[in-house]
Amino acid sequence: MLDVNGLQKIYGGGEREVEAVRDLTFRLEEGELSCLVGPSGCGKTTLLKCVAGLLRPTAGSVSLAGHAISGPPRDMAVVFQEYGRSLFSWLTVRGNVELPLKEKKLGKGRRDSLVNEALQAVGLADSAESYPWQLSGGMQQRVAIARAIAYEPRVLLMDEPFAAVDAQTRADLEDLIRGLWKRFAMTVLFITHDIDEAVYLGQRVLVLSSSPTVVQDDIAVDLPDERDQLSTRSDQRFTALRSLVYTEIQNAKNGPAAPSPAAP
Ligand SMILES: Nc1ncnc2c1ncn2[C@@H]1O[C@H](COP(=O)(O)OP(=O)(O)OP(=O)(O)O)[C@@H](O)[C@H]1O
Repeated sequence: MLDVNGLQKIYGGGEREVEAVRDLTFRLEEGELSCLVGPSGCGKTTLLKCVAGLLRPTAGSVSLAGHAISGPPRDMAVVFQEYGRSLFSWLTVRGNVELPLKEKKLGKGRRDSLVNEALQAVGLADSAESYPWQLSGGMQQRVAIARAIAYEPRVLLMDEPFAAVDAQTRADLEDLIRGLWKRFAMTVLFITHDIDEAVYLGQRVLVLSSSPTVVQDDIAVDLPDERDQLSTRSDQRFTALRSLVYTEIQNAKNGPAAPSPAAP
């Protein structure tokens, strides 16, 4: 579904050149939920912007279902960390979720049913007529998630979406994402700096090296598909996977960038 091949991104030019991403190669199969972790500043957001068609790579390519991405693709939605800045304060919750569907030129009936289904799915059906500033941080992020899923994307990109909410809300939102992923059969690429979150959510964890970035490791999360905040996180296998990801990130920080492994 998503094919990232030899991706390189260099910002600026001359003496101010920054090579944020050196050589990234990985592939996401249709319907997969993969998490991406790496040291701070390693280029996670740069990668996401290249995948979302918001930044042009210096070299390499990104393709979605076999088509090269050269601008924001129609089949993709993105949820950013800063929900406060991604929602329009002068539009109601319903208005925010509906806006991209108007851009998509969907008729009123279809828009209403998608908005209602998405708000129901994130537990905000009763807040449709509220404004974002009348909601808690966790509720605002659920509006951003509802807006993304109402768009019916084949691929959902999430860039540290729960970094700004409290721990309890974060756990609820993690479970919400796994539920929505199963229900709407999307391919999800979830960027996080939280190792536990990556292991809890993903079927796979891609570990990035320090900048200039390559894929340091690609770890299959062989935990049962049914996950639960208490039992999954106390599972011995969860602890072992978490240690493995942690060790890889330490290696990524301390050691030289490893060559990019072949895509699975
Ligand atoms: N517009 C830009 N111009 C120049 N350099 C940039 C720009 N955006 C990012 N960089 C640099 O590219 C590198 C990667 O930044 P990026 O934000 O992609 O990392 P990140 O892994 O998402 O960081 P964090 O984990 O701290 O959110 C950093 O060295 C950063 O300073």
